[in-house]
Amino acid sequence: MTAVIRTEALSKRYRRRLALDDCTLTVPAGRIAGLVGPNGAGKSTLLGLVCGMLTPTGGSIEVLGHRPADSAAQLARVGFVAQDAPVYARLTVAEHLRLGARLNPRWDAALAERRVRARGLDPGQKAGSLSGGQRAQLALTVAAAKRADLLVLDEPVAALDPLARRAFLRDLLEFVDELRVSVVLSSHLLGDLEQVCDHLIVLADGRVQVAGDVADLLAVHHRLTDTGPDGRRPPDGAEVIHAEQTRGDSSMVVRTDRPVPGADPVDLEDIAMAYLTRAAAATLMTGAHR
Ligand SMILES: Nc1ncnc2c1ncn2[C@@H]1O[C@H](COP(=O)(O)OP(=O)(O)OP(=O)(O)O)[C@@H](O)[C@H]1O
Repeated sequence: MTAVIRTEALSKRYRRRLALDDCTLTVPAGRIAGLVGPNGAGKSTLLGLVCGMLTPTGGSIEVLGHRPADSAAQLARVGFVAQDAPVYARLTVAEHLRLGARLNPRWDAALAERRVRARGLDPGQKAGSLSGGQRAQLALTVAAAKRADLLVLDEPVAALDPLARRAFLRDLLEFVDELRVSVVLSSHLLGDLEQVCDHLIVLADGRVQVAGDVADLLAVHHRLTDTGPDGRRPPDGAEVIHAEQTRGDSSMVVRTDRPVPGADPVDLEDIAMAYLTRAAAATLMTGAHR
């Protein structure tokens, strides 16, 4: 399997704070990978390590088969859109494209101009006066026109309203298909990720809670209902990820490779929430501080 990202026991410490801890991951090529986790989980830190803007304090990381930011060629293969889609406020849309062309050896001018037209961006408008959605579109256009092999997007839709978010994600799907680029995308919005991702990484407290292709994760997670004191028990060998009781109803999300007759299917949001809740409970119990 070709991997775009491979980490082994990766960790990152900022002085006394361990932001990423013993993180082992493989993201296969050709995926749109969703990275989810609560505030402070280590998402931006992981993405910073992928782009080579940060260096690990332990373990190893390979991106597209090389150390991140190892060479100019390696830098050209990774496109990054940081949180809040930063742009140069005083430069116009057209000037962003000219700058992109100067800085990127694989710049695709035709693609950039086509996207600007299709998204209704005015080439003469200063980026500082664009709306949040237009800024996100401009940042994505610059990243796409780099013709990178891997796009790293750190919460690209956080500032957008629901309509703009939907348009942005649809657009992302379209051009990922056209350019055959791999994507890692962080977000707090699980419903949004569900629409576009075919790979999921759940991070909490600096640790990977679960990761894998969405189809594989959906196949091995199940919801059992009526699991109260006299109700159903989890099948032998199944791992209980999270159990809950609401107004007399009880249910649990379990993980097992075996079929579970009578279980309800789960969606991506159920899986992510089950692992995030379990991680939050474990932190509360141990009072863990990194
Ligand atoms: N430059 C830094 N110096 C010290 N600590 C840092 C630094 N950057 C991040 N941290 C800490 O590392 C941890 C992980 O931060 P990170 O920004 O990676 O999380 P995140 O999952 O991206 O959070 P959010 O969803 O809030 O953006 C946090 O506890 C944060 O306070």
